[in-house]
Amino acid sequence: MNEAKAARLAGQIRVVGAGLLGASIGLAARENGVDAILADASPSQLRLAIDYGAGRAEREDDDPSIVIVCVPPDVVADVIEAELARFPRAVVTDVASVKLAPFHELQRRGVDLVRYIGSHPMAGRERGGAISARGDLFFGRPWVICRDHETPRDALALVEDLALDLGALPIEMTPEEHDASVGLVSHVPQIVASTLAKQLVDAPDSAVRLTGQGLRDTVRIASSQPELWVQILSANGEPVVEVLDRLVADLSVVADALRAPDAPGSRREIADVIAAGNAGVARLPGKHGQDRRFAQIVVMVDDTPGQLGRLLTELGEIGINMEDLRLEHSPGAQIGLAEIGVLPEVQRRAVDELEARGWRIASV
Ligand SMILES: NC(=O)c1ccc[n+]([C@@H]2O[C@H](COP(=O)([O-])OP(=O)(O)OC[C@H]3O[C@@H](n4cnc5c(N)ncnc54)[C@H](O)[C@@H]3O)[C@@H](O)[C@H]2O)c1
Ligand SMILES: O=C(O)C(=O)C[C@]1(C(=O)O)C=C[C@@H](O)C=C1
Repeated sequence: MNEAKAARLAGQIRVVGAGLLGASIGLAARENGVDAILADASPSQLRLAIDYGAGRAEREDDDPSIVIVCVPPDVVADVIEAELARFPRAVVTDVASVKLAPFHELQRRGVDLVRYIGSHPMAGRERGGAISARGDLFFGRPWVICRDHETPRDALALVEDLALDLGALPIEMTPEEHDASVGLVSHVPQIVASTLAKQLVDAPDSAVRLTGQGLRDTVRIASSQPELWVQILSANGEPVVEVLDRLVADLSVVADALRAPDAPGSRREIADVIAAGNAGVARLPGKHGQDRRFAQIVVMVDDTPGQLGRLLTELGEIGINMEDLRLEHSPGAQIGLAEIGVLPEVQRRAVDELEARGWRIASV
């Protein structure tokens, strides 16, 4: 284990569901010196997560201050109910991607929910299981916390401390606000990526071979697990359908315009959609969006060992701080493109100095 950092949470935390989310929480908590207890319905998943260093198996005398339920949405209400009963002094939270359906189910069962606070870290990966877990998964990501007026202050503080200890940014929302928001920013993107990637299934090899970075950027999450997503989407149908209806209308506008591109107004309809997309993407926060604070330099990098390392070293030598880095490389290609984000005021000097050292600049 790494040397413990100063953490807000201390003592024991219990994580139920030791897959991607659960094992990632366990890894991050252990790096902070916290005693992470893992449980899973699958003994081999549990063993795997323990082998990866995400925590230890439960013991009779466990007394966690917080239980984090990281199981699939279909069973999240069952597990929350069981954990509230088993650990009467613990605060119970969950990380399910939908918040309203489990909450309503627990209310319907008459479960006392004073010690339950739903939450959802906006971080994940397209692959599940402890094998894909990472301790830095939550770093810099929003972590939604859904409390209500009955939530005790100290219970809320525990969930906030969990998010902060894992490097995330706690954001309070109602379950309704949460589900509507993630319908737009997470659930519809999954459907769009999957349906677009589906078009590739029967495409000729000659077309697929031409794939550049545009398609890859758009379809990464199409590799997500169908079993998980069918649960997420069917638990958030209404907000998702609202966005899908608007999307279908926009797609129809473009398709109609393209059927008659020379008709009056067609080109404008197409341009308006692309321009509205520019405005939408400009609203994305932080480095994960398109950050307009940085200027781009695209450097051509030979596909030979050590080239990228040399580029990064030389940037350091000429005193350029790299703010962002993206690599574009097609299998079999002799050359890759390193897209580097730098502060605009150093862009010109960086280009000149890199060219002087023999680097080929593809674009600025
Ligand atoms: N995958 C993501 O990107 C992501 C991101 C944020 C939140 N979430 C949410 O996190 C939760 C877990 O997703 P994941 O990606 O970690 O899935 P996962 O499949 O990697 O892990 C889920 C684990 O839960 C275990 N499990 C299933 N039923 C159980 C039960 N009744 N009791 C105990 N353990 C049980 C499984 O054996 C598995 O190990 C889901 O509710 C999901 O909506 C996922
Ligand atoms: O980045 C990914 O791979 C994700 O799947 C992350 C993502 C998202 O849409 O942002 C997916 C579902 C979760 O509920 C939360 C996060």
